[in-house]
Amino acid sequence: MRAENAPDPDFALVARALTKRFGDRLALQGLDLDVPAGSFFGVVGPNGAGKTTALSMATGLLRPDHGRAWIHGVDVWQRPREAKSRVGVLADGVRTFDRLSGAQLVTYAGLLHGLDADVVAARTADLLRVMDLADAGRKPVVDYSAGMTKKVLLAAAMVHAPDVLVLDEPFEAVDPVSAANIRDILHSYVERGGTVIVSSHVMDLVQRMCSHVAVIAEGRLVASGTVDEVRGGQDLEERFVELVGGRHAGEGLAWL
Ligand SMILES: Nc1ncnc2c1ncn2[C@@H]1O[C@H](COP(=O)(O)OP(=O)(O)OP(=O)(O)O)[C@@H](O)[C@H]1O
Repeated sequence: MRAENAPDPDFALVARALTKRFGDRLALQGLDLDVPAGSFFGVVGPNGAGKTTALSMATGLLRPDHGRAWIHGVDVWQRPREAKSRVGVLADGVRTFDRLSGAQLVTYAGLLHGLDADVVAARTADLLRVMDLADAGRKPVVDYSAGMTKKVLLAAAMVHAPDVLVLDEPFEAVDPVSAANIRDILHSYVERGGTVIVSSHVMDLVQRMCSHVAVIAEGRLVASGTVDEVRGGQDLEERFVELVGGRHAGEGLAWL
């Protein structure tokens, strides 16, 4: 199905021909992506493959050189306010307002989305509680650990109850108990009809957690489908190495 003109709103995210160049480096080359609504969708690829670039362009954070993206049929670059009201984004490595406390940061995100102050207050308390940040919520985010920062940014991404969550490396630096709690939150969000798109390097996690997966290598989509379709009876990790190559068997560090 091509969706240049009329993307199916039943797809949580549709991207067509997304392309981005940084100087002489082509970071993304004509990426097409179809994320079904209600899926738990993993995006995987080697370092520098273009995952962050793709997700940033698909969510309105980075302007593509070429190509388009739609969130539930809403064009991200032509109707950005509407598209952004339907998506919550946890970006990788962007600066945040870290002089605010955790509670202030989540509150600020909610108010920016135009929610009533009492709704924001109730949701902020709920989110900080489920993220195990109820006490830390009073501290400035600059004093948080990397994992606590991830969790508070995830809370900020969820406060407006979006239809789609796009999370770049949400489990990086997060302790195993918090990661399990976050997975539970995301699974129940999907069960209630939400869509989660998550980039990760941990194949085992993607295989267990996701219903669908896309593999990106060198700025191109090399496989996409249900996890079972993509792994084709192998471990996702084995299949991933087969798809993207790059193993250096036999080229050891002889001097070591
Ligand atoms: N702002 C930028 N300026 C210049 N080059 C960039 C910029 N952002 C990304 N790149 C380059 O684009 C390519 C894709 O980067 P991107 O961050 O999208 O990869 P990634 O798949 O998310 O990688 P990782 O798994 O390491 O996070 C890389 O070669 C990177 O060096």
